[in-house]
Amino acid sequence: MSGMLHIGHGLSRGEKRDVTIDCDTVVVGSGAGGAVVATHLAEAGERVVILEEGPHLPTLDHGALRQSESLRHVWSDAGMTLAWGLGGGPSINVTTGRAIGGSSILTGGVCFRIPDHVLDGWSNELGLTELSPKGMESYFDTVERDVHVEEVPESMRSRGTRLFGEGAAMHGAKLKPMRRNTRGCDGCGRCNFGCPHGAKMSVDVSYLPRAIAAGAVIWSDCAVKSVKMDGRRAVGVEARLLDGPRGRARSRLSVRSKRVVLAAGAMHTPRLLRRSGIDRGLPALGKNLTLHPSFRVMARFDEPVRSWEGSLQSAYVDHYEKDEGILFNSLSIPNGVLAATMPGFGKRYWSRAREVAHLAIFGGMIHDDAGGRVFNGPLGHPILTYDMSRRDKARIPRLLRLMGEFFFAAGAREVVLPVFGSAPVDADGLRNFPLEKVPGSKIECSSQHPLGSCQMGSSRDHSVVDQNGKVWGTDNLHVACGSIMPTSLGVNPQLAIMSMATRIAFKLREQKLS
Ligand SMILES: Cc1cc2nc3c(=O)[nH]c(=O)nc-3n(C[C@H](O)[C@H](O)[C@H](O)COP(=O)(O)OP(=O)(O)OC[C@H]3O[C@@H](n4cnc5c(N)ncnc54)[C@H](O)[C@@H]3O)c2cc1C
Repeated sequence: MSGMLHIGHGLSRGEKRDVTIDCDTVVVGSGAGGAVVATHLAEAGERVVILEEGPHLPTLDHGALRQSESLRHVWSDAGMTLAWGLGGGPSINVTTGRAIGGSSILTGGVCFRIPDHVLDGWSNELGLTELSPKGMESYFDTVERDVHVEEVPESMRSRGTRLFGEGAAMHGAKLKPMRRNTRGCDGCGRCNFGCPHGAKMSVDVSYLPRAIAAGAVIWSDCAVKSVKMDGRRAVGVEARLLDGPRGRARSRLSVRSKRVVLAAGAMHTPRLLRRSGIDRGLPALGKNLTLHPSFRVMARFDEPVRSWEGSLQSAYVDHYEKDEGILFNSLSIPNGVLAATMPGFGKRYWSRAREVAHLAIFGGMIHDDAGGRVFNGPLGHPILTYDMSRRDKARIPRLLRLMGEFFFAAGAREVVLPVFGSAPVDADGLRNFPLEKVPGSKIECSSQHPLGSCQMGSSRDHSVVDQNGKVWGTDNLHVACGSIMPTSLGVNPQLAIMSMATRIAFKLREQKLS
């Protein structure tokens, strides 16, 4: 379906010409948040322009790339962005997408509603009265319908996932079926590098064709530099078309609009606001970044467990989420990538890499406090720092021990912990491993979920946007991406972002444009 997208701009190859266009709403970023807002506004009859810094890679073309090519073409910084660990916490590898469809084209398809206890906190304690479980229900329903959320059948669980579930059950924790935005998934397990069957309903497949059918125009390879303001009013944006050699900026694009919606993701939206001089009087801008710090644990079984079989993410354990802020998600990693991450070198490395079929793998994620900040780096790149709270640091050994114990309960021989330089451990080795004393700098940690750097709240003293996504102190400048999350969620965020964006779009549809 994404082959139907007409994306690009009116300039012929190599042509250099500055362009000015007019529209009702310009949306910056075509990911989970931007695509949703743009679609609903276009379907309401507005003239919508979507500007996206990354390229357009139709889903089937993406799915045909080698994984290393996918990393180079559509992962921001080829997947190498780092949030620098402060205060003894781990540094965290943060990955996002940079393409038409944003990070949504890289997801494992996992869809969670925002848990009720999180929404209760927002509506009762943060003054976001409309964001109660009841208030959000219809938006979840709308998005789940739009992106075809379905339950992953048990038959699509890998043997490794089942074993983790058996071990969890022995600890009284239940493995539950994941819900994902797929249609016709055959469980080939390479979702993160593009779906080769067009079965993942990422926003380039589910929403953007609708936006285009309703008249929206999408410009790919178009980096927005700033929002133009006239007092409190946003009157458009200034962008550069990246159509020069090796994607360098060649021509300028000026958009004059009646409204601006920023949806550039949590790493970029705060920087865009700062570059536009909209940071004065917004002390929370770029702060409160949450990451859902994530860890993976591998386990070797005597029998082959062939973790690559079945859906990439088929099941989860949320038994510890509400009280301890720990969620376990199944995952699968392509064999080549998995083999490359085995510890050791020489003969010892080879003997482990040869046993990839015997390796089960599972992920654990922390429902974190807001320890991160986004700064504007010198070369147009974000600089991220992350000062993990004491509470979250204490959760790391707990999370890793639980995962190891589940695997050993299911019969694993040894477990590979995400501790740099550590050898695999058996059950006794895990018990004696001084995990509580391992310095943060030695722990391998990643994040696919940067959120909250333009937090939604009830006052400009501690937030950046109001309950409707409008930037405090402006009349018509809105934010509708993961950056507006008031707190971290404890679950994968794409459905939450799309639902919040739907809510913002429905509110905007009711406003008269002038
Ligand atoms: C590998 C991976 C796997 C994931 N798996 C899951 C999952 O299974 N389930 C889940 O719920 N979540 C998952 N996520 C997270 C989810 O994809 C993101 O949380 C979500 O897409 C974020 O939406 P967003 O709108 O905030 O930003 P994005 O979707 O990242 O979109 C932002 C877009 O803005 C563009 N942009 C940035 N700056 C500019 C600029 N100056 N001008 C123009 N365009 C700009 C970017 O290029 C990008 O395309 C995953 C993420 C990754 C990276």
